[in-house]
Amino acid sequence: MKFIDIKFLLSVHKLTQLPEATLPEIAFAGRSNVGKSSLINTLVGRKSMVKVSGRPGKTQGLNFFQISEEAYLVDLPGYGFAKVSRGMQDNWQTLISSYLESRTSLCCVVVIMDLRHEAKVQDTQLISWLKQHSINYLPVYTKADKLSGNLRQKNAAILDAGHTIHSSQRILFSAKTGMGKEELERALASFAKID
Ligand SMILES: Nc1nc2c(ncn2[C@@H]2O[C@H](COP(=O)(O)OP(=O)(O)OP(=O)(O)O)[C@@H](O)[C@H]2O)c(=O)[nH]1
Ligand SMILES: [Mg+2]
Repeated sequence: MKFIDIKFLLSVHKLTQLPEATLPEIAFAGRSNVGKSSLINTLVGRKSMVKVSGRPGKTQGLNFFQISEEAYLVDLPGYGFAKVSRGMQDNWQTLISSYLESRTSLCCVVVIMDLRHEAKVQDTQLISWLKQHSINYLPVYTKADKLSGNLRQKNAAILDAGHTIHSSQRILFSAKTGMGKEELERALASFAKID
């Protein structure tokens, strides 16, 4: 799948606003500030298709992007952002989980984690929730450029163990260098069953 001819479609704040489920859909989830929007920008080869920020909590709502007539990409708001009120966090959680549970065209959730951090409880919870709901997921360890080769492998192995992920199931990625981009494109095309 070539991530060209991409356009922003809409930002969804309640389920009634969802576009018709006519195209295969790939959602991008992860903790706040982990690099979800940057990863999408790298995939689509545009520096600022999706807004990126130094401040966590930049992405609000479910942001839909359409790739030609082939697929939808959905940039999800990050979880675990302490500065957002509890009530707002609960709203997000409810919206995201009901979206993930009910979306018939959803073919994969890319679960993005920071390669430098140890396994985080919220990521473990999301992965086991996705497993329970039989939703396909693809773990991606990002910000790989921030570590040297040796540390990269060491940290990846720690995350694998923490989340019970086999090394062949996940992708090491960097939005800065483009590392892992082609591998990710191939994996997503296979989930979406398109070339
Ligand atoms: N060095 C490096 N920095 C990155 C990478 N990916 C993201 N960043 C930086 O991390 C910060 C957060 O990136 P975003 O893409 O906005 O993260 P997000 O997960 O979309 O954040 P929210 O929308 O707030 O949940 C920005 O300063 C990015 O430039 C990467 O692979 N390498
Ligand atoms: Mg974002």
